Amino acid sequence: MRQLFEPWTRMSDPTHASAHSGDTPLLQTIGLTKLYGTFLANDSVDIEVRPQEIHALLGENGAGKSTLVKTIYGLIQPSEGEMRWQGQRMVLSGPSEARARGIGMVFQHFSLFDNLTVAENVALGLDGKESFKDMSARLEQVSRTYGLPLDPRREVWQLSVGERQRIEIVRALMQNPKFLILDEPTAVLTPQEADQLFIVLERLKAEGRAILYISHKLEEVKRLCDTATILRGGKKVATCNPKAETAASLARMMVGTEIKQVKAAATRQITVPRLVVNDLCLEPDDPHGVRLQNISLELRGGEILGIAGVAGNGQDELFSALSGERRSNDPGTVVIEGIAAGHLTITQRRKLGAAFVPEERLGHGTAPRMKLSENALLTGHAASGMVKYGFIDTPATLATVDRATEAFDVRKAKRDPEAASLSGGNLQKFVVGREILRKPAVLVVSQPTWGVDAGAAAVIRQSLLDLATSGAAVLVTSQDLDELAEITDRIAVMFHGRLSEALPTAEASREKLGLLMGGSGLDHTEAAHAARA
Ligand SMILES: Nc1ncnc2c1ncn2[C@@H]1O[C@H](COP(=O)(O)OP(=O)(O)OP(=O)(O)O)[C@@H](O)[C@H]1O
Repeated sequence: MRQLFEPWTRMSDPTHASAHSGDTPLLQTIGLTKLYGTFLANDSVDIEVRPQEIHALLGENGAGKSTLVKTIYGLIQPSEGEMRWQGQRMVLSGPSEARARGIGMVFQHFSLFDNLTVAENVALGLDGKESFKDMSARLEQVSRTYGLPLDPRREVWQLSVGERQRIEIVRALMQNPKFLILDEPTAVLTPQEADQLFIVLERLKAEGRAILYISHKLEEVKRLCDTATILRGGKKVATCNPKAETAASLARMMVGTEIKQVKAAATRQITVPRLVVNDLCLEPDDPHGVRLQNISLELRGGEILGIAGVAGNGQDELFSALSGERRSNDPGTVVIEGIAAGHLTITQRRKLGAAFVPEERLGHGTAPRMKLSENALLTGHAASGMVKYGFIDTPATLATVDRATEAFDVRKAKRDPEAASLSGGNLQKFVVGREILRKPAVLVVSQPTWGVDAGAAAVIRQSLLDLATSGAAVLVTSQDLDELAEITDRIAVMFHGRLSEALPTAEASREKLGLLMGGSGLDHTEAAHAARA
């Protein structure tokens, strides 16, 4: 029988070490340059990655990190310069050639088909040389071996972001890569999920593989990575040992200046209830979804309420119920600005003064192939005067793009590009900026700084604080407990479709929140039920 999975342990086997012995990097780029039109996304970048190394690639949004790794993965062709693999010149005509050499990649934006199962998605990314049955067995085996549990039979659209990422990682591991690129893998993971991932990465390193790791979380880079290469404006500005740096010194190298501290206003006036949820119960619209059970909350003007929780505990369902993507038969379950809105559409809720920023910026937050101005129109037409007498006011849509660009420092190659051409963090700044500039009375935002660099995250967090100071009610769902601690007044935890009492943030320690995230706030019957589920 074919071996299910062959770890790349041979690296430590002296009989196989010759190709990598001495000081030859596994992968090297020399003067790698990428031009988009006249825009220099990578400017003569030299980087060396060795076996058994976790190498961080750092830089602010738009610095050129994704461009560099896409070139290494064969997705784009360099304009100049060369790549070497195990000391030999490497030219890649596409990702399949990269994979054949042992280069794997886990993308920041998932490339999964929602209506296919986990196993079907994995099968699509492999070379198809084994039967579906063998592949499914190997999938279960690899996910078990690395502690990344997956049910191969579940359809992807039912899965949380954390679970989707697990598929991408397992799919990459099933190709037994020597060199694995991870683009912001912990951006939407809980601390526990991130810890689990670090164990996996340490193990891959011990097996002799090299990892190129893009992250904006500098503390985790210090903890995990052996080397860091820092890009700024497409150029390499430094290679260093991140363990010998501080998060602040790494950030300074990335940005070139000090990062501003986020500051809450000394006094914030807490006013009327602007968003009230009354005993909201909602059956899932798929058999594996999470049932929302008796959710109640009251959020007043001037307040920021955080919702913490492990992905897949009903946060998406709650977002859908609040935004109107899922409507309730009982109008009183969601009250916006004093008006029963549970039965209203998303557009009608926007007209009441609500704004929504979903977790997935590409596809949900924006239509990838539409220009930014068209995307501004999609959410802004309800309440921002972009449509006059039935006609689109194009200058008004462009003005919205310009205002978001300026206020949120959105970096892009031209005035009104397609959403998909923006780097991840810049697109997030645009999506959040677009909604905040509408001056909503209520903002419901999911994972506001997913994939956003330290400088831009500070801008976004500050803008949420300022929005609350100006009187709005802000509901933030985030898996980043540090983020919630920094900006919220109260924090509640979602677990199995229920929402805990909100704790004042000052009293919500990581330990307390961690326990609630694991379900310990439930009564005995519920906890037993949860444990069985
Ligand atoms: N297809 C494209 N056409 C034009 N410009 C592009 C294209 N892809 C990327 N760019 C530009 O190249 C620059 C570098 O983008 P890249 O995605 O590599 O940045 P990044 O460092 O990965 O950013 P982030 O941290 O936000 O993901 C950005 O300014 C981006 O707008």
